[in-house]
Amino acid sequence: MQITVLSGGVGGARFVRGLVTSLHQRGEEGADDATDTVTVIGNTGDDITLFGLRVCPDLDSLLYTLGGAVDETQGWGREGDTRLLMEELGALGVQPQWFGLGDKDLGTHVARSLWLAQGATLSQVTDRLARRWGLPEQGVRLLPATDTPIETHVVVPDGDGERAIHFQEWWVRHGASLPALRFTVAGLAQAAPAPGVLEAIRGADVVLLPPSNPVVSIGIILGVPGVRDALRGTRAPVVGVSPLIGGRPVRGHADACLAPLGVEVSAAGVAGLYADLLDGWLVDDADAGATYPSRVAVRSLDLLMRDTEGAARIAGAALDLAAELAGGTR
Ligand SMILES: O=c1nc2n(C[C@H](O)[C@H](O)[C@H](O)CO)c3cc(O)ccc3cc-2c(=O)[nH]1
Repeated sequence: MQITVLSGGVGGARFVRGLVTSLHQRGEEGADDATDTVTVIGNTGDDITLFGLRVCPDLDSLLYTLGGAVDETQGWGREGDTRLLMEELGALGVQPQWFGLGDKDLGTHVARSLWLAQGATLSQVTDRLARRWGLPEQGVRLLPATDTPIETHVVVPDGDGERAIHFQEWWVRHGASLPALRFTVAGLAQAAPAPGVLEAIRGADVVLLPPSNPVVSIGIILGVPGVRDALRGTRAPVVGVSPLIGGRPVRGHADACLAPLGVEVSAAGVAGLYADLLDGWLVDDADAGATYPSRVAVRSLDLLMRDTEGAARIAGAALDLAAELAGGTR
């Protein structure tokens, strides 16, 4: 089975790890007899250049989580990392200090930046990093949504006017507390989908949308020219998992991202954002009673991903709903 996942950072990475576990469990139970491959299309709108280094937070959260090396408490960065380089940069007065880069994590950014400077594409760089973290052995292929550098900016009020700041400055430095007037994505209109992205959507048996941020993670991937049309046109069932439970994000600031779009902060509001491409939608039991787009098959369950087993249970439910939809028993 060819499974394609559109993913942001922490929530998406935990979901994909659960998906890999679920596929493994199903294989052992004999539920799936064919080889499964999982293609993950990762958001690159969060990417930022700091100290001359290209940092790709969502791709790195996927790599470290699947590689068993992530800081589990944070969901990003490396387990047991140190901050010696950042401390030295701070002593030298080098800014910014609000984005914490660990020493081992910096190895990834140095390697990525070096390979990019040598002419490799982000896809090629990501492939090298994926090998380092054993993704192929798990049947996982990680593709950036685009090789074109893109960056999400947030337009915030500034006196009588407004100004745009990098998404990371808004999210990390200000904790998404500055009211966002709108999001803009530099480079997005001219961006091309990375090699394999459209094929992975068109040729999939199942497309999954994890509980990632619908605006600044999945929304950015959908904005890469050609991606949304490919999702609308694919024969594969598209099944999503709500990132909101009872009107609140499980983690992160999805509520602050939905507000400027005028979208209701709820599982139904997010389903509405995907209504043109979504076939199945998993919501928490708390949201079972809401009204959803009529063409979408909705199922409810406990959506809290407490651990990998919990993520596997949710990913398994998404696969079950996709199978149900593919079988025409909706
Ligand atoms: O809240 C934070 N998130 C940090 N993140 C997480 C991250 O930038 C955001 O959670 C995502 O971009 C939102 O999806 C990092 C991710 C990396 O890959 C590398 C470094 C950081 C550093 C921070 C940080 O200092 N504070």
